Order: sequence, then structure tokens, then C-alpha cells
Amino acid sequence: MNTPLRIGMTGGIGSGKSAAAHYFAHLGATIIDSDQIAHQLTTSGGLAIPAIRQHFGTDYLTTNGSLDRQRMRERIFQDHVAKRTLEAILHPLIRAACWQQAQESAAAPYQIWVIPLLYEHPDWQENLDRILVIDCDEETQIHRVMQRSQLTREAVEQILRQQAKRIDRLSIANDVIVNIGDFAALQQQVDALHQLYLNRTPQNHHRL
Ligand SMILES: CC(C)(COP(=O)(O)OP(=O)(O)OC[C@H]1O[C@@H](n2cnc3c(N)ncnc32)[C@H](O)[C@@H]1O)[C@@H](O)C(=O)NCCC(=O)NCCS
Ligand SMILES: Nc1ncnc2c1ncn2[C@@H]1O[C@H](COP(=O)(O)OP(=O)(O)OP(=O)(O)O)[C@@H](O)[C@H]1O
Repeated sequence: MNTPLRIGMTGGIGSGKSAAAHYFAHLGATIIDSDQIAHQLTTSGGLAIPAIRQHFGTDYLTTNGSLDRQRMRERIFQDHVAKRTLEAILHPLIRAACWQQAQESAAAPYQIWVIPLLYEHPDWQENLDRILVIDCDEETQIHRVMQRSQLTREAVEQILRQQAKRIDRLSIANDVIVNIGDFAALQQQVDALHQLYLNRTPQNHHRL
């Protein structure tokens, strides 16, 4: 059986990764979503909970034993050491779970790996055939995240400062979706990339 084409999708907070992934899935792609996996690992009984309890204490767990996401978010985006500690706990587990999901869905024509920190952690780029960046201006990101959640402008800006710059992320892209219009404009770009990915295989395209 051929290995499916693996596309790493990345983009800053609120750029539209989930919206694009949702539509790729509708077209038949397999989606491997590192944010979703991180959520599963940190629900009650999740694989990452014992290490989080050990390093951060029970203060960062809710009464039902899952990660207190708000509290952890407030901590890590103003404490670099805590951020690195949480990433050191979660990233190896996320990667293992991504690979497991990828193997379980090997029959799909191509896979979209949603990895927000693909630029910040280049080792994630290994074994990917292409990189797709969901691009949009920071002001749009801020508005979208504020609309979607209870976060203040300052809180979103603080997260943005911890993430790669737009221009750096674009420097690793093979493909770019500019998500500054409406959902129809986003879907049109996904449709075009869907055709491109169906016509590519890992055997006839190498990223490097
Ligand atoms: C800090 C946490 C608990 C906040 O949870 P919350 O539900 O508020 O956010 P959610 O998980 O939906 O993430 C939303 C976005 O935040 C940004 N983000 C998350 N983690 C990080 C990080 N370590 N560095 C920079 N940005 C991050 C991404 O843009 C992500 O898409 C959570 O994001 C987390 O566990 N982060 C560490 C895991 C990680 O590094 N994930 C990225 C996988 S590549
Ligand atoms: N083209 C668009 N038009 C209107 N709203 C959009 C568009 N793209 C995304 N959105 C909305 O903006 C918000 C952020 O989008 P989405 O959740 O897809 O971003 P994300 O990159 O996955 O974010 P995060 O990094 O936080 O996981 C969502 O509420 C989504 O519905």
C-alpha cells in the first residue's frame, strides 16, 4: 500500500486552521489534529495528567481531575519555564498519538496534520511532504479569537507574542491559504488544494 501524502498545516492562533481542516475533512481528507490530541491527553484520566500533577501540582487540575485549561493558559503564556515544562510533557505524547492515528488511517489519499507550532518546533517537520500555512493578519486573528472566547485583547496579544511571526511561518510554506475573507473564500482555496493533493503522491513530490 502507498504511504499517503502528509501535509503539515500550521498557522497562528485564530488563523482558521480548524475551519480549513473541517472543510478538508468534508472533502475526504484524514485530519490529524495535535490540538485535539492535546485535549484528549489532558482530560480526566488522560495520559499526561500524572506528569502534570507531578510538575505543576493539583492546583492546575480541576475537581474532576482534568487540566484546568484557563489556569494553565494564564500561567504558561507569562512564564517561559512553565511553558517549556508543559511542552516537554505533552509534545512527545502528542507526537506518538499523531503517528498512531496516521497509521490507523493509512488508506486515505492524503493526511492533513494540524500542528500550530510547526515553525517553532522544526523537528515536527520531519516526515511531512508539504507544509500548508493558513495566513491572516494579526488584527483579524485577535478579532476572531475574542469573538470565539472570553479572552481579552491583551490576553490574545500575549499569546501572539509567544508564536512565530507571520513572515517566518510563511517562509516554510509550500502552500498558503490567505484566510482574510469569508468562509466561501476559504473553501474555494481548500477546493483548489484538494485537487493538488489528490494529484500528488509522496513518490512524485519531495519537499526538500
Ligand atoms: C495552554 C493550554 C492548556 C490552553 O488551552 P486552551 O483550551 O485555552 O487552548 P487550545 O488548546 O485550544 O489552543 C489554542 C491555541 O493556542 C495556541 N497554543 C497552544 N499551546 C501553545 C504553545 N505551547 N505555544 C504557543 N501557542 C500555543 C495555539 O495557537 C493553539 O491552536 C493548551 O493550549 C495546551 O495544553 N498547550 C500546550 C500543548 C501544545 O503545545 N499544543 C500545541 C501542539 S503543536
Ligand atoms: N473565513 C472566515 N470567515 C469568518 N470566520 C472565520 C473564518 N475562518 C475562521 N473563522 C472563525 O474564526 C475563529 C477562529 O478560527 P479557527 O478556530 O478555525 O482558528 P484556529 O487557527 O483553529 O484557532 P486556534 O489556533 O485557536 O486553534 C472561529 O470562530 C472560526 O469560526
